[in-house]
Amino acid sequence: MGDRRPSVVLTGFMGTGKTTVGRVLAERLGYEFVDTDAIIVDRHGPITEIFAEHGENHFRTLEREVAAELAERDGLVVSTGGRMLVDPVNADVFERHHVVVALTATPDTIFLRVGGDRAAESRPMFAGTDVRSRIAELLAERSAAYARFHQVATDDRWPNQIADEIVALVDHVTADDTRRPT
Ligand SMILES: Nc1ncnc2c1ncn2[C@@H]1O[C@H](COP(=O)(O)OP(=O)(O)O)[C@@H](O)[C@H]1O
Ligand SMILES: O=C(O)C1=C[C@@H](OP(=O)(O)O)[C@@H](O)[C@H](O)C1
Ligand SMILES: [Mg+2]
Repeated sequence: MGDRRPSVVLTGFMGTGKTTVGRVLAERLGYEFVDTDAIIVDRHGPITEIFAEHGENHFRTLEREVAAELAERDGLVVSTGGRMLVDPVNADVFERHHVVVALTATPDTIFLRVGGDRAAESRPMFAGTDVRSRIAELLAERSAAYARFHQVATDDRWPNQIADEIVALVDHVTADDTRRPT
């Protein structure tokens, strides 16, 4: 990858810690931190309102716009929303020039980290559902999509330990790339 500083893009299910770990990782690497949900909220208002007023598909369109825009830039740590890279268009756009890492966690950890049963009121993907069943259902739908990326487990580990593992992984992956003939 020469003198480029490919961005590091974090994906994974809600509650795997993308936003939390992304901040620590950006600090470690000296990269700018961006969170795709925060960008969408800045531009278009709260995610719950986007879902309520315009529907999920509209939110997914906004995600595609942000993915295309951020993929043009290097030297970022990009924490994505949990479904952004399940969309193969977004996955391709980032994988072309950047390193994508999927954070993983067990359903029990995810349940606790999304706020337990209260997620049915606070998060649009859980609105009015049984949160544990919905986590199982969405994981079943999405796991194959996350599996295409490098995986880092987050259960029972602090964000700084997870960030350290990602730094080592990124070093390894980018070193491999510079050895590859162009
Ligand atoms: N490694 C971790 N250990 C303990 N709690 C964590 C960890 N990573 C994230 N959390 C907590 O879980 C919740 C969801 O984290 P967040 O970073 O918003 O996840 P995501 O962006 O993947 O949805 C937050 O309350 C956060 O403090
Ligand atoms: O997985 C999803 O469908 C979503 C995950 C959220 O981001 P986090 O994964 O950062 O919580 C946010 O983009 C939106 O509520 C939808
Ligand atoms: Mg997040």
